[in-house]
Amino acid sequence: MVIEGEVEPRVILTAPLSLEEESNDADYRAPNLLQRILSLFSSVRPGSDLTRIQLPPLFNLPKSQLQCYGETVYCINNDMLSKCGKGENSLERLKSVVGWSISTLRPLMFGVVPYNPILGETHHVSRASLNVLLEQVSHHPPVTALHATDEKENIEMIWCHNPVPKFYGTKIETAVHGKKELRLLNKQENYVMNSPKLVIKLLPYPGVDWIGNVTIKCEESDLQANLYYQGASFLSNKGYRSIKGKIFVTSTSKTICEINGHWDRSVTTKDITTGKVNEIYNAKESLSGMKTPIVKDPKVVMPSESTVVWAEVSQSILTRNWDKAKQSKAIIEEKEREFAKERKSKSEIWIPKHFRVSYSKELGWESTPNERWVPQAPIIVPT
Ligand SMILES: CC(C)CCC[C@@H](C)[C@H]1CC[C@H]2[C@@H]3CC=C4C[C@@H](O)CC[C@]4(C)[C@H]3CC[C@]12C
Repeated sequence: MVIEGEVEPRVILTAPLSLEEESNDADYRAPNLLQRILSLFSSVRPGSDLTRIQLPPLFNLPKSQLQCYGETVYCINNDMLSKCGKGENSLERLKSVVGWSISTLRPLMFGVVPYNPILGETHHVSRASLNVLLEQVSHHPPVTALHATDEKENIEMIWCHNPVPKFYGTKIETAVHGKKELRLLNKQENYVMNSPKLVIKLLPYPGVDWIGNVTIKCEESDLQANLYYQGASFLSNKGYRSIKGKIFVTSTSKTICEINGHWDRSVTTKDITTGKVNEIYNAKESLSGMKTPIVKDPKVVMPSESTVVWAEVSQSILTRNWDKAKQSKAIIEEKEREFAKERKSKSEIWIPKHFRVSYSKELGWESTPNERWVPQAPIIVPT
């Protein structure tokens, strides 16, 4: 793992989740990790919700969930996002959007997960003309909102994520509820998509996988993509990390292309009529050589910024000072509980700073940004 930080633990930034990191993580964690994980869940009944579990920092990556989500937008080696808006017709654009959506699924290392963000925590990073802002808009249940805008490329993104992790004995399965929207403003197209499930397998072989159905729908063009992410089967590795799917006309169900490949390797489309094959995603090209963000303007970094809130815990994890990491994490969690208690006693409702948030049984959690454009951030990805 490439580590970059500052001497004084004010802002701690670490390399983004990438393919490379996953392949050389073998000696990153202590041995008997699996036993430790199993003992962690020994008192948890299968089927239970894990959102309230308090993890020791030994099981944490030195970054917050907000950072992990954000990285999938601002850390990428080739610019798949602006390609989406440049496609000649709706079909070309949908193909690029499918490729881009796959790039937002990153391999998570087995045995370590990001911090559960505190309420009101924010993460604000820019990459060239793309500005990204995330906020933890609810703590119980955990809900994360994201708004990203690129005025130059005419792109806007609005995401709302409500992960529900559950324990099933041999695995931890997280359904990531909520939708992601990608708007190509100059084409007046809005692509709406969901996420597959994140599955952390403990037995028989430890591993992390994306599994399930994803639909990417554009109402304006009447086109839709359906994807199926397949996990490793119980006995063999056949089909491991594979994606299958199709692009079709929503109103007539007429299939236009087939989609095939692996989300950690390459994904192609095949035109039904012409048989022409196109690569729409190459994991190596997109997810290697990614740069770690840097602080450009330390004076205007917000106190609610993830990399500030968790700086001490991250610093201690990076230096393997587990006692200190535990202490610093306990302080944050204790404060969080006190705030929650105080709000409850005053019957106060938390109002997010950057989003309006709603919940309904049919639609789940939804967030609408307060601002038209996300401003330039003090933390940037070098280009
Ligand atoms: C209590 C423990 C064991 C279970 C907690 C589950 C946590 C770790 C899960 C729930 C939802 C998950 C996130 C879902 C989606 C993404 C986008 C992906 O591109 C990077 C990882 C990231 C950001 C995941 C990180 C891990 C995550 C936050």
